[in-house]
Parts: sequence; C-alpha cells; structure tokens
Amino acid sequence: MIGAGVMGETLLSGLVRAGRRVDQLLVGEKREERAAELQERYGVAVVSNLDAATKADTVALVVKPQDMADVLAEISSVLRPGQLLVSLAAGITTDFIESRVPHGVAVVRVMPNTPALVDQGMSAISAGSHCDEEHLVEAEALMASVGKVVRVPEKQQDAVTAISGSGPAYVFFVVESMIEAGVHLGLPRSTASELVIQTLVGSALMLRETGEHPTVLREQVTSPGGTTAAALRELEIHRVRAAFLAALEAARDRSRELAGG
Ligand SMILES: NC(=O)C1=CN([C@@H]2O[C@H](COP(=O)(O)OP(=O)(O)OC[C@H]3O[C@@H](n4cnc5c(N)ncnc54)[C@H](OP(=O)(O)O)[C@@H]3O)[C@@H](O)[C@H]2O)C=CC1
Ligand SMILES: O=C(O)[C@@H]1CCC=N1
Repeated sequence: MIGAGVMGETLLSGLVRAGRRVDQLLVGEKREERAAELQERYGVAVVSNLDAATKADTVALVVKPQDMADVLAEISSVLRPGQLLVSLAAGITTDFIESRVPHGVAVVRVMPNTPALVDQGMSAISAGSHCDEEHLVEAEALMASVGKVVRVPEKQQDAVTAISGSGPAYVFFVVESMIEAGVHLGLPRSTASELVIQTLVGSALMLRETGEHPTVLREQVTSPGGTTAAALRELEIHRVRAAFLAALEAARDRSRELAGG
C-alpha cells in the first residue's frame, strides 16, 4: 500500500481485522513519525515506495489524486506486466495510470468509502485495459475485506464518487444538522445525539431489510395533517432535494477535474 492516510489506514486496519497476514503487507510511508505509528498499531512493515512496489504483486495506491503522478513516476521503473495496481484515488482514470506505467501492468480503479472502518464500506471497482478476471477478483477480495463491492463501468465512477465515495459526509452533515436542531428545541445535546444516531441506524436497517422504496417508508411516517408533513413541507420550501442534486453534480464535476491536477 502506498499512502496510509485516512483511507489507506482504513483499508489497512480492515485487512488486518479480516485476518490477512501482516507479514504479507508492506506500507510505503515517508514520514518517520507516521511510519512508527503504523508499525506500532498494526505490526506492519513500513518501507520505501520503491521497495513496496518491487516486492508486492498487488499495490494499492491510496494517495491524493494530486500526488498520483509523482508516485507513479517514482515507482514506474520497478513495475512489471501482470502486476496489479489498485487505485483508490478519486477522479484518477485507469488511462491516466496506464499511460504512466509499463505496458501490461494491470490497473483497477476503486471508489471506496470510510464506513469501511467498521466493515460496512461500499466500493465500486472498474477494470483497466490490461486487467483480466483474476485481477478483478483480486481487487474485489481486497475491498470485500471491508464491506460490499460492486463492479461498474469506469464511465460511472465520477457519479459513484459523488454518491457513495463522498456520501458519508452528507449523511454526517444531516446528522449534525438534526442534532443542532434538537438542541435548539431544548433537548440536551447527549439526548439529541442518541435520538438522531439511533434514528439513522434504524432507518438505514429498515431500508436494507425491508427492501421497500424510500418513498414508501417516508409515507408510512407521514400521518395526514401531522408533524412529519409539516417538517417535509419546510424541506421542500428550502429546496433540499434540489440542493442534493446540485451538490452531487458538483462532486461529480470535481471528480472529473481531479485527474487534471
Ligand atoms: N477519505 C475518503 O473518504 C476517501 C478517500 N478516497 C481517496 O483516497 C485517497 C487518499 O485520501 P485520504 O486518505 O482521505 O487522504 P490523506 O491525505 O489522509 O492520505 C493521503 C496519504 O498519502 C500520503 N502520501 C502523499 N504523498 C505520498 C508519497 N509520495 N508516498 C507515500 N505516501 C504519500 C500522505 O502522507 P503525508 O501526510 O505524509 O503527506 C497521506 O498519508 C485519495 O485519492 C482520495 O480521493 C476515496 C474515497 C473516500
Ligand atoms: O473528498 C474527496 O475528494 C474524497 C473522495 C471521495 C471522498 N473523499
């Protein structure tokens, strides 16, 4: 693994929880303090990027999109055909990577998300042009250590990034907003937090376990002339639905821009 920040460490911790042998993992990390932290926390060997790329059959690239070109320039000379590069970077296309590494290196683009930290991640994967089924299965197995995995055509990855990649942030934003509103209504902050978090978890499980359309579930809560109808009217007046559409379009567009630096 090259790049062990928020997402890299999330994946690393998941691999360790899933029982991957730590002696088969290598992390490329330059900062000494961070290297020591990772070594102590997971017992994983922290090496140079070149070392990691030389020794590993599969290299997960978990650096920021803006650092990807530099990292590829650094490791390209030791990469070989058949080796698998799994990129978790937003916006970076398989073309971008393939044009910077030796011909025949297999590339898989992945869009993960942070609920991977509690093994409830959502990853979408897409094959590059030198990728066979075995490479895809390998990338799938990697991401399945931390949650659910789907295959998508690469042209959908910017939209996926806007939905599930960035999605946890929108959910946390809604949670924050509801807790603050609860405090405004006079609830102690701890009570408001507990109510909101359990409501979120319960609603999420209902969606998954009933398989019902969210509209049906929302209608079940909305008694005629009641409290929910009054609240939803305000959300419509404040154009929350339109705001979500604009927000997701902005995220998709930013993903498209990122490969350009
Ligand atoms: N956070 C998220 O929710 C998600 C992130 N992603 C993708 O994951 C990638 C990483 O994001 P995130 O973890 O949030 O970002 P972070 O900034 O937390 O992590 C990036 C890491 O890469 C390291 N790094 C930078 N340059 C190099 C280098 N040359 N060699 C080795 N390591 C290097 C950084 O080290 P240092 O701090 O020392 O510079 C840092 O630890 C991004 O491409 C992002 O698009 C995808 C989906 C979700
Ligand atoms: O904000 C970002 O760019 C990254 C990609 C998806 C989630 N975090």
